[in-house]
Amino acid sequence: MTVKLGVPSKGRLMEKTFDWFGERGIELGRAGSEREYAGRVGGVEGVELVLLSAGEIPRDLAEGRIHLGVTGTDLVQEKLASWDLRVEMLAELGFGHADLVLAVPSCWADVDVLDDLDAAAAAFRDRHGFRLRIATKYHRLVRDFLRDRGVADYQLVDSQGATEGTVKNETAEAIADITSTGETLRANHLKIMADGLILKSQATLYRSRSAAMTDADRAVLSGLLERLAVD
Ligand SMILES: Nc1ncnc2c1ncn2[C@@H]1O[C@H](COP(=O)(O)OP(=O)(O)OP(=O)(O)O)[C@@H](O)[C@H]1O
Ligand SMILES: O=P(O)(O)OC[C@H]1O[C@H](OP(=O)(O)OP(=O)(O)O)[C@H](O)[C@@H]1O
Repeated sequence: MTVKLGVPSKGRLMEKTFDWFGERGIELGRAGSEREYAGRVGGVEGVELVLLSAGEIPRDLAEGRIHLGVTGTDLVQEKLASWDLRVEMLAELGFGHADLVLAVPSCWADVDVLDDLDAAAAAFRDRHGFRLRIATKYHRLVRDFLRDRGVADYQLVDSQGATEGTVKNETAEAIADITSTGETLRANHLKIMADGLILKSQATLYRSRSAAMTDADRAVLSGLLERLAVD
């Protein structure tokens, strides 16, 4: 067998993950063309690189299909219930920083904190006959966050992309999404609630708690983690 390492298959996360491993003497790269999802590994024996969707890496780790995986903290905590029982966080990699935030229209002058949102949500329901809609793809994280803060009078609507546009399109009144520069929120006339930071995320290296390993794999893994200076 081999030790399987799952890495995002495209974009900034892939490039920066390759750089992070490269700085530690492990050369990762694509095996073929831009569109081929096979990887190659140099500088260490017995490790296989698997290029995967960032959003699928949490489940692949939890189900033991890969031994190690790099993806955002947000995706692991959203996709896996009791994530820390299923994967082990080995190292934060220092890139891919993004905040998951709750945002409302900038023109809602009286709604700045969650208590205001709670009141606005009750008024909204009285006026419109349905609950205030929050668009997001982070259902678990948003529900847990609002439950812990006593906000209940809302409904989630699923949005898998271009989430900030849902308010203008009148399919939601508020959104919860990832932001880094804040430009997308500003361009869509949305403001972050003062106490609306749900999670700070960054690219992180995780280990599966369930992937099967031979003794040889165990030796490869511990050698690799030593090279990466994580344990
Ligand atoms: N604007 C951003 N700045 C920094 N990090 C971001 C930004 N947008 C998303 N991310 C992070 O990148 C990671 C991957 O995001 P996302 O789920 O959007 O992947 P994707 O590019 O759509 O990939 P895939 O569809 O293959 O899963 C997430 O952990 C997310 O936090
Ligand atoms: O704060 P900013 O720097 O403006 O970045 C935020 C945007 O980046 C991400 O979208 P992405 O480009 O990954 O596309 P998506 O909306 O389809 O997920 C995220 O969903 C926001 O829309």
